[in-house]
Amino acid sequence: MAQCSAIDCIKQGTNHCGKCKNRLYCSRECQKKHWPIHKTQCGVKFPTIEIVDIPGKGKGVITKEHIARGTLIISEKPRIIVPDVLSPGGVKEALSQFSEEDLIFFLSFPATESWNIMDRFKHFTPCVGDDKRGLCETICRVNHTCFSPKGAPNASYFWNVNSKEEELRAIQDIREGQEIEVSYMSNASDYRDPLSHLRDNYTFDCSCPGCSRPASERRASAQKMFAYNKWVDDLPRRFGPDNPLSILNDIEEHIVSVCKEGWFGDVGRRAHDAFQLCAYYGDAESAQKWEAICRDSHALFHGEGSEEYKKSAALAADGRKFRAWSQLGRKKLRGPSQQVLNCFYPDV
Ligand SMILES: C[S@@+](CC[C@H](N)C(=O)[O-])C[C@H]1O[C@@H](n2cnc3c(N)ncnc32)[C@H](O)[C@@H]1O
Repeated sequence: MAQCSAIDCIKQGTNHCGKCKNRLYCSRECQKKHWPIHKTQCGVKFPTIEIVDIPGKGKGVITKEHIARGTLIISEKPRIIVPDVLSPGGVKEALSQFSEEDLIFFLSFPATESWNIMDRFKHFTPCVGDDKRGLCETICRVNHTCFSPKGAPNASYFWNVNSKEEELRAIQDIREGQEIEVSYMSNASDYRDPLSHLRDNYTFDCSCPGCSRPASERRASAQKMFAYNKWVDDLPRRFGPDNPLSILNDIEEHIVSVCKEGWFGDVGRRAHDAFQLCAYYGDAESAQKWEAICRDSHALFHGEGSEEYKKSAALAADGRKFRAWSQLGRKKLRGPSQQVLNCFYPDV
């Protein structure tokens, strides 16, 4: 998490959770200077959200109050859990264990006539841990919007292996009354043409701002994303043979361009690549600056209780813990430019 260096600001302006004493948010200076992370833990109540009818989408979820980026919106135990892979016999068995209310709940999700029960399981029950799928009362009512140059989802979900709950986190500020939306295609590395992917797998025609662009613009975005993913795949092979400073320039350029395409969730991953490069060359200062972005990205998408966050926080605190520290020698590289920081930390 970005820390405010103004001690007074931290002391006076920080709200703490009464139980765990964790920083909730700084309401003063550093809110302007740094990205504040809002936590909703230890009995602090979740923001008020509501399931409502959304024209053209069936049900959806809106917020009744402003939600700040980084807030844990809700953490939910799935109401129904089924095995990930179901044989026809397995489906019958799973269904036989549903109460009547659960069955009505399960059937209340929109499906086309051609879908059988197995299709319904596959579409509406996200993976919840090893070999299982779960259907949550509220989180599974959240609709989709695409990452695109015209906008991005304002929330993201994550399975918390410790609490065994699905979490919904605000990855952007969400205005009172606004719909909460996630992307059903959450990884830039799994990029596929959104319109046909959503039509084939979820049977709806996405009309988000990105999909409403002219076909030529959507094609251009797709080409950029395919080229980006190819570049990501090739990146590790360049560590060692190529000039590290030119690789860093390249990483920065790609961070900026993937953000222009709306995929700011990838900034943390690329920052971790840059961290590794700096760590291979034993540049502790630069490594730390890069990994701080990765750590903050995990805080945003997965929360500070997650293993992902903890591993990254440990590396950000001491890059020498990297398995191949200084393996390529010693070289002073550099930390992220302001342009890269602007991609991840809004209003800084
Ligand atoms: C996980 S459910 C979301 C909740 C659902 N809207 C409901 O009524 O229960 C996924 C389904 O919601 C609908 N949906 C989600 N996002 C949509 C969007 N952007 N436009 C239209 N329909 C959408 C599609 O029917 C999709 O298969």
